[in-house]
Parts: sequence; structure tokens; C-alpha cells
Amino acid sequence: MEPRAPCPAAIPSTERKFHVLVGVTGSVAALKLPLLVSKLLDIPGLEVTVVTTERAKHFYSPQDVPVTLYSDADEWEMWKRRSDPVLHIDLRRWADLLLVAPLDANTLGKVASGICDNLLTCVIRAWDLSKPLLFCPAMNTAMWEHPLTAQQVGQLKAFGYMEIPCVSKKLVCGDQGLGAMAEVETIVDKVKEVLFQRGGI
Ligand SMILES: CC(C)(CO)[C@@H](O)C(=O)NCCC(=O)N/C=C\S
Repeated sequence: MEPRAPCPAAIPSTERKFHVLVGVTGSVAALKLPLLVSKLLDIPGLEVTVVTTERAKHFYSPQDVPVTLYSDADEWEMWKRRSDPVLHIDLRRWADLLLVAPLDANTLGKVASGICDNLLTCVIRAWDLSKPLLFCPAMNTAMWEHPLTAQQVGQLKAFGYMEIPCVSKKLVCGDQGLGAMAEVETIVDKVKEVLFQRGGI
């Protein structure tokens, strides 16, 4: 099978598109992935690729995501011998910006402590801190209010990652309160703001 990994980014030039890598994890907010990708693709000059965790797959249909979608199996299918591409390294090189939306409680904990046991957490663990990393927490209110959450979100911000804060809503389980992912419009506006600041588009 021909490796589908994007070639390692050459020195970014103004001719090429701005590469946005979207990471999606296992919060029910992952059902918003098709809408989020669609709105990002409306931004001229952007190219979008998605990296999904296995749990996130439960919440959306790949056919509703019209861009390249990588998951853990792709890393292992592509790497058989020393000369083969290492997908998480190719992706960190390809991306100009990483947007993790939603960031579920599990992956928040992994990232805060450096656990990298899947494709997405390996990309994050290898992330070039000179490039923007935006994250959109999404979890049940009870999880959000656990003291670990503030500690771990604080750790990610200390790394230099940018939080797009969750909002208060009536959640799918019936609870009312914080933990809902920021609205897609808010997320897209933040991406535009960061790209503009960096002269990306
Ligand atoms: C799903 C959506 C976007 C609908 O508006 C909203 O409820 C949300 O972001 N939920 C994420 C919080 C969560 O994962 N709850 C899990 C158990 S209550």
C-alpha cells in the first residue's frame, strides 16, 4: 500500500496552503467534526488533515469528513522497515497549526503527563512548540469540575498551548453546566485569528 503520509513539509513558502491538523478525541462533541472541518475548509488558503483516536470514531462517520483522516492503524501499516515513513513525525512536519477539538478528559490527562500511546498523542508529544497548538476541552460537568482538570489545563497552557474554553450548556446526558465544547464558529474564528497573527493567510 502506497504510504498516504504527506511528505515532510519543505520550508513553508507563500505558494503552498496553510496546513491545519485537526485532532479529534472521544468526547460526544466529536459529532461536530464534520461541521468543524467544513467550516475550516471555507477559509481560503487552508488545507486540513484529521487525526482521530479510536474512541472518537464512535461519534462521526468518516464519509462525512472530506479530508484525509489518519488513525492508529495507519501508523503501523506505513511503518514496516527502517526506511518507511514515521507517520506522527511526518504529520508534525506537515502541520503549521494543530487544533485538538474536542479534547476529552482522557487525552487531556495523557497530554498533561506526556503519555503518547496513540497517533494523536504521539503527534502532540513531538509537537514543535514554535507552531500553535489550540485545544478545545469537552467533557461532562462533573469531570470538568474535578480538580485534576484545572491542573492539567494549566499544564497545557504552561507548555504554550492555547485553550479555547468550554462553555455551559445542557449536555447530552442531561446535566446542565460547563464542559460543552466551544461553538464551532468560536473555534474557527480563533484559528483565523492565529493564522492572521502569523501571516499564515
Ligand atoms: C455534544 C454537544 C456539542 C452538543 O451541544 C455538547 O453537549 C458538548 O460539547 N458536550 C461535550 C461534553 C461531553 O462530552 N459530555 C459527556 C457526557 S454529558
